[in-house]
Amino acid sequence: MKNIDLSVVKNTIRVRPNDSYKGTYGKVGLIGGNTNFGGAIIMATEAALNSGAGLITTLTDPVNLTSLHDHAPEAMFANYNDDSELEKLIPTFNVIVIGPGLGTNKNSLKIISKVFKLVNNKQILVIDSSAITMINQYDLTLPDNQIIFTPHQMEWQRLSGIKISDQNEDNNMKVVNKLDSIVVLKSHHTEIYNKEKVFKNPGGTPAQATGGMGDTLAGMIGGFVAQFSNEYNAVLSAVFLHSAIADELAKNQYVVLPTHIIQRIPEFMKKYEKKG
Ligand SMILES: NC(=O)C1=CN([C@@H]2O[C@H](COP(=O)(O)OP(=O)(O)OC[C@H]3O[C@@H](n4cnc5c(N)ncnc54)[C@H](O)[C@@H]3O)[C@@H](O)[C@H]2O)[C@@H](O)CC1
Ligand SMILES: Nc1ncnc2c1ncn2[C@@H]1O[C@H](COP(=O)(O)OP(=O)(O)O)[C@@H](O)[C@H]1O
Ligand SMILES: [Mg+2]
Repeated sequence: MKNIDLSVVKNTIRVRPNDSYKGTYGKVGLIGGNTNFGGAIIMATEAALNSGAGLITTLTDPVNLTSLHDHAPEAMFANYNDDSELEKLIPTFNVIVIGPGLGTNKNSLKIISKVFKLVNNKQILVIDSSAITMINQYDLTLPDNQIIFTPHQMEWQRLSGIKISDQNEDNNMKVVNKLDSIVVLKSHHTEIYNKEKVFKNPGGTPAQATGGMGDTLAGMIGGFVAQFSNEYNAVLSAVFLHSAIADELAKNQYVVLPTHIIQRIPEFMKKYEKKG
């Protein structure tokens, strides 16, 4: 299995055209954050914003509104329990990130089912955390979209049926082929699959083993695929940068928090934007 190479990142992050505007950089909807896990969708939102997505709407429980706007006033808000809001907004997004902090109860199921019904097949879906767990738990039918799954090993076990101890390239690839999707299998060395290939992330540190680290990555991936045309390379670049920032910070920090990484994304993207 090949390692992700910095050249992919450098060829993916383009210099912004002078005549571009917010609409050039994609409309991202992030769905999640129940009454217990508001922080998850707020971190995903901040990560997508700092990755450069043009317009962001966070669909979450209203209890999170004040905190969301305190952290990310750039993001718009909608109540994910309001069906008419979902019906109005879901068709307007280029990319939808669903799952961070969504939970797995009956209300979470109602929301994911509604979203899966409302999406159109031009939209890219990033399916993370609770949303992955619910696919197996409630036997959900996946919509006919380009899907990027971002499971950790236990979530991959639930989605694929492959036990963590049996998760290897051959076994994983068989399921990825059936899913016909991109799968970001997160661990201390994250692997990124599509039907044709798999790359391993060479970076990452135990300093980043903190709740919210994957929620942050899901937001970054949403922001990257909203802007950069080759989806697989955009995903590779987001995964690489997420841990490259952590590795850099870990030189001087015992722990690296998701919010530390989020603050450094624009600086690292500038460092690696495509020159010439
Ligand atoms: N601040 C917040 O609001 C946070 C909310 N979170 C949300 O909490 C919900 C539950 O997600 P969790 O992932 O905590 O719970 P899960 O129950 O989905 O997964 C955790 C279980 O998986 C096992 N596991 C095995 N290999 C693992 C690996 N490589 N990485 C992680 N776990 C592994 C763990 O031992 C544990 O039993 C999600 O909606 C998530 O988005 C978490 O992300 C934590 C932070
Ligand atoms: N020891 C480690 N080395 C490298 N990366 C790690 C390590 N532990 C966790 N990570 C990274 O942190 C993230 C954890 O994702 P996840 O478990 O979904 O977090 P959460 O759901 O709490 O946001 C993944 O990107 C994973 O690669
Ligand atoms: Mg997670």
